[in-house]
Amino acid sequence: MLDVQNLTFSYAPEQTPWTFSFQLEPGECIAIQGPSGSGKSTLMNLLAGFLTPRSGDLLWKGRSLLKTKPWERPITSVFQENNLFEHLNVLRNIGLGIHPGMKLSVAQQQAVENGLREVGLGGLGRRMPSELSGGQRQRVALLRALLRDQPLLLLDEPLTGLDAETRALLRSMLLQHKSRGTAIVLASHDEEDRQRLADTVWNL
Ligand SMILES: Nc1ncnc2c1ncn2[C@@H]1O[C@H](COP(=O)(O)OP(=O)(O)OP(=O)(O)O)[C@@H](O)[C@H]1O
Repeated sequence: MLDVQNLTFSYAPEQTPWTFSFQLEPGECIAIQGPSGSGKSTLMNLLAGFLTPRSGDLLWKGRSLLKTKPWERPITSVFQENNLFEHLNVLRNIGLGIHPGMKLSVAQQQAVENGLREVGLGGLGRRMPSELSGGQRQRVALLRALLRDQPLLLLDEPLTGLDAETRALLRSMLLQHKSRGTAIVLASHDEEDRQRLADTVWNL
């Protein structure tokens, strides 16, 4: 489904480039492991379309995604920070992720309400991101990603800073989506996240 073919990138011409190659099938999770600065976020940004590779290709179901804008790729990303629109409340942040015009069906509105309750944020829909804790913001970002229901999820340290109970809950939500066919690229320093979620661990 996702075929990363010798995707090379460097921030400056004199820098030794990274070369990334791997494949991912529906329902599969690859965990990217490596020390700080090894290039995990760089890979995520290349897949998401926020960075342009110097060479190689990125195929989705056999078609190149390189010319596809980030928001048109079949991908949802949850990065370490800056995931939410600061000027929109929680409900609008999530709604915008599901439908660009925020025109949600009754069923979708219900799914948002249920999702907020499930991640322990029931009743906080009208809060602004600045009125949430770091862990609450991360839960909103993850819930939005899951409700978007795209076939490929890019998760860069998605569960960092959450307490053990919330971590376990979100992991089980991710596993549910994975079992329904969502493919996941996960960058995590957490051994347990990698063990529970990943089918393959790749060392950078
Ligand atoms: N915009 C940039 N311009 C130049 N160099 C950059 C830029 N962004 C990142 N780098 C460098 O590229 C390298 C890889 O960074 P990256 O953020 O991908 O690492 P990482 O493995 O995700 O690290 P961490 O685990 O700390 O999040 C680092 O040496 C970093 O300093």
